Amino acid sequence: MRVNGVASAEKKLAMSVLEPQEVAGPQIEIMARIGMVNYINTAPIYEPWKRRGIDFGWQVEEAPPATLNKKLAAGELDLGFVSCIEYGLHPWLYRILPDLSISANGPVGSVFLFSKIPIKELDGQLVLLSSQSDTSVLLTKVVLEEFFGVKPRYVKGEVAGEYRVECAALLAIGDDALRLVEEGAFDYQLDLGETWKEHTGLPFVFAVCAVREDFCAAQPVMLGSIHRRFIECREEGRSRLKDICMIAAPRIPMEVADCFAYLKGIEYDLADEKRVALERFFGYLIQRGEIDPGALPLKMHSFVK
Ligand SMILES: C=C(O[C@@H]1C=C(C(=O)O)C=C[C@H]1O)C(=O)O
Repeated sequence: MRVNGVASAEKKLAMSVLEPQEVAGPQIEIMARIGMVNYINTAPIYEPWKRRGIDFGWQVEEAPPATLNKKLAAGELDLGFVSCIEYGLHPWLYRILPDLSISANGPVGSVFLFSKIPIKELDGQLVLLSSQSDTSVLLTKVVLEEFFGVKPRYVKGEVAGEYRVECAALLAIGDDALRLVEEGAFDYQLDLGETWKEHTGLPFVFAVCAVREDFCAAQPVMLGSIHRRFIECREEGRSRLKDICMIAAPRIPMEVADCFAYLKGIEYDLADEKRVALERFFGYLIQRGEIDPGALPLKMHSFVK
């Protein structure tokens, strides 16, 4: 018994050394590092993609937009959905992939300036800007200063953090904003997609799918496959939106019907009018000295047929 025991213990030891190599098989080489915004607004693309299975060699990183922006700029990601302003700030680093965005043509439902006082009275008051956002932070400044003519003081931070009590208003985006709408804790709320539309007559593009120039050069064929996958998944997501809302709604949590109404309003294309809208937004930012005039014209990637 004892001998057998030792023998089987030895066998186990030998197996435990061998097993990981035997089961791991060949190492998967990561060939594309892709960023996805970790809000439910990407579910209509991301859920169909996960259901099909993420393709071998593609690694997806989920994070809030501001984190993805930094990683893409640092070369820790190759491409992904990032704040459109990330492109505007470093246009020499990227190209924009055609026909993809996260945008809204009117109310967006998840980018709000929540306020304790009327928006027109925010002059000189403290406004907390979500540290998860880069685009909507600048959109807030355009809306307040250019459209409403008020100049508050700004502070960046987490919307649930220390400034929440002190500030007169706060900008929240994505899932945080959806939760604050559910809470109904503020007397005033300004939907920034809606306000932009009222003042410009245009949709607003919150995020683009930006790809690093070095990746475009190194992996043109794979880039084509990734782009096709995004478009296929978006089409599937559109046709299965109700199912997707059943998965996405509990993450807030919100009613499935409200989730459906919300996600129906989010658009994922980059049609001509949206490119015009991006140019208009960047135009405001160039005028304000927030970005360099080199951000225009937009550098779109074109796939060779
Ligand atoms: C519509 C939204 O757009 C988001 C807003 C972003 C920003 O402000 O930088 C970036 C990515 C988008 O996912 C949202 O999150 O609600």
